[in-house]
Amino acid sequence: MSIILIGFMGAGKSTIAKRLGKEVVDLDQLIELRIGMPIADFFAEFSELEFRKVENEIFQEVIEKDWIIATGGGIVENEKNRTALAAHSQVVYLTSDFDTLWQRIINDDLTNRPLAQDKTKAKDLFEQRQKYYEAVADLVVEVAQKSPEEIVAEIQNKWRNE
Ligand SMILES: Nc1ncnc2c1ncn2[C@@H]1O[C@H](COP(=O)(O)OP(=O)(O)OP(=O)(O)O)[C@@H](O)[C@H]1O
Ligand SMILES: O=C(O)C1=C[C@@H](O)[C@@H](O)[C@H](O)C1
Ligand SMILES: [Mg+2]
Repeated sequence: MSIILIGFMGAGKSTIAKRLGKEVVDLDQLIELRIGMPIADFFAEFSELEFRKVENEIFQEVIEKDWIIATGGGIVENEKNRTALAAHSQVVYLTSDFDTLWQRIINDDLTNRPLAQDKTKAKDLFEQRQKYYEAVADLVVEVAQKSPEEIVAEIQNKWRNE
């Protein structure tokens, strides 16, 4: 069964997924391939609502496969995605305090994350989403102050012992 990584922007979903296994899909990358443009451009041209529809379609496709899935930070915005995540039994929530995530986000290329253009708005989103991430998670991993190797080991340890 696939392992699905969820969590806010900057939590390390893409980074950790790549280290967890060979068959990895990064939902944001797959979406960009399908829409033929950067996600930020799609937001500007078509709206967030249209993005959420595409994200849901592609997520439903990949959840059927036995892959490691790095989701986008907003996967829990869509109720259908929340239902699918709740029904799945290997969902890992990478969690952290907001300031650590914000520091990582601003160290990256800011133009890649349309919903991280303003710190106050991003913090509001972060707070609104906590309950959704927590509700669907089978494993919660605190990621601040940990190396990717430590996080990967924690996840592998959990599924190995079951
Ligand atoms: N454990 C970690 N310690 C330090 N830096 C990290 C760690 N994990 C990821 N990073 C760095 O934080 C940044 C964000 O990581 P990443 O892109 O993997 O996050 P994400 O959860 O996939 O974000 P998004 O939801 O926007 O796709 C990257 O620059 C990455 O190198
Ligand atoms: O947190 C979000 O809503 C998003 C996070 C990114 O991974 C992308 O999926 C997109 O920029 C939206
Ligand atoms: Mg990512």
